[in-house]
Amino acid sequence: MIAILGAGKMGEALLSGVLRAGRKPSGLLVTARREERAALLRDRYGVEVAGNVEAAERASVLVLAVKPQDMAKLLAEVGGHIKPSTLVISMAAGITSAFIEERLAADVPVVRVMSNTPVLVDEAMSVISAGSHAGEEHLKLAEELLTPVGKVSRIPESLQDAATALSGSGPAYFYYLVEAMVDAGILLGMPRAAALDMVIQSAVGAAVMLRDSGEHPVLLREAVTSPAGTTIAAIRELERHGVRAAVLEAIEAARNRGRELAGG
Ligand SMILES: NC(=O)C1=CN([C@@H]2O[C@H](COP(=O)(O)OP(=O)(O)OC[C@H]3O[C@@H](n4cnc5c(N)ncnc54)[C@H](O)[C@@H]3O)[C@@H](O)[C@H]2O)C=CC1
Ligand SMILES: O=C(O)[C@@H]1CCC=N1
Repeated sequence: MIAILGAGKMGEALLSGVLRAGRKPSGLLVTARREERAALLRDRYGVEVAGNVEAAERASVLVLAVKPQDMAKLLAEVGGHIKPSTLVISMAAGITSAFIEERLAADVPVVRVMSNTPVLVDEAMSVISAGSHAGEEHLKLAEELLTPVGKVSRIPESLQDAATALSGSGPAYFYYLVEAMVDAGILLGMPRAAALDMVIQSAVGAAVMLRDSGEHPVLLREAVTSPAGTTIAAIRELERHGVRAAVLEAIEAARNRGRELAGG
């Protein structure tokens, strides 16, 4: 039985993904803080809903999908009810495997994962690392669960906060850039719908080229940047405004915020 504790945005996205991948609803159990949320998930997906303690006791794979700030409270509730044979998978930003292990009664294997919202379209980036009682078999189990919803890679846990800043939050940076580009279209007199269409298709085209061409991003950008042309005029402004430095600092700030989260 796979149980998802705190099935909010990410928990539901994972739930829908594993169902799309062919798992039976009868093998899935979810919990939610609010009654109506639990009922909605049961009706929408045909999965069982239960309380946290019951779910923790019955699960062979237990996914913790609450916000980092809610993790200590949740572990205080379920920590004594998780069997050593259960694999615990935490999706929470900033929460270390040690934080979880300290709050469990037994030596339970814990795998920490940082995924992102493209789980919803089977294009997630999920980055996993093993806690101190987790081995190869547990990482494999986590990969089995996550591979149907996107790409999975392993990293040392010391880099998890950096991964959170890069790929966990990553989609938000691209959406932010899209918003700004659409605003630029509006500034130049473009209807909003047309601007959005152009920007989205440019983003999709660029993403597919980045993924499939095998070319370095610098070469792909150079191919767009003609001598004395339009692109270099824009790049000059991006450089003048320190956009590259802003990106470095923004992602470092996200990493630092991740480090703070376990402390509440
Ligand atoms: N939103 C994102 O893009 C990403 C979020 N994450 C991580 O995933 C986790 C979940 O984030 P979201 O899904 O965005 O948050 P969310 O707020 O949508 O979902 C969390 C859910 O947990 C429920 N909950 C809280 N305490 C509970 C308890 N004691 N028992 C049962 N349910 C409880 C809440 O009611 C809520 O529905 C977070 O730890 C976050 O750091 C990771 C990667 C990306
Ligand atoms: O902003 C956050 O804290 C979460 C973690 C990664 C993406 N969203």
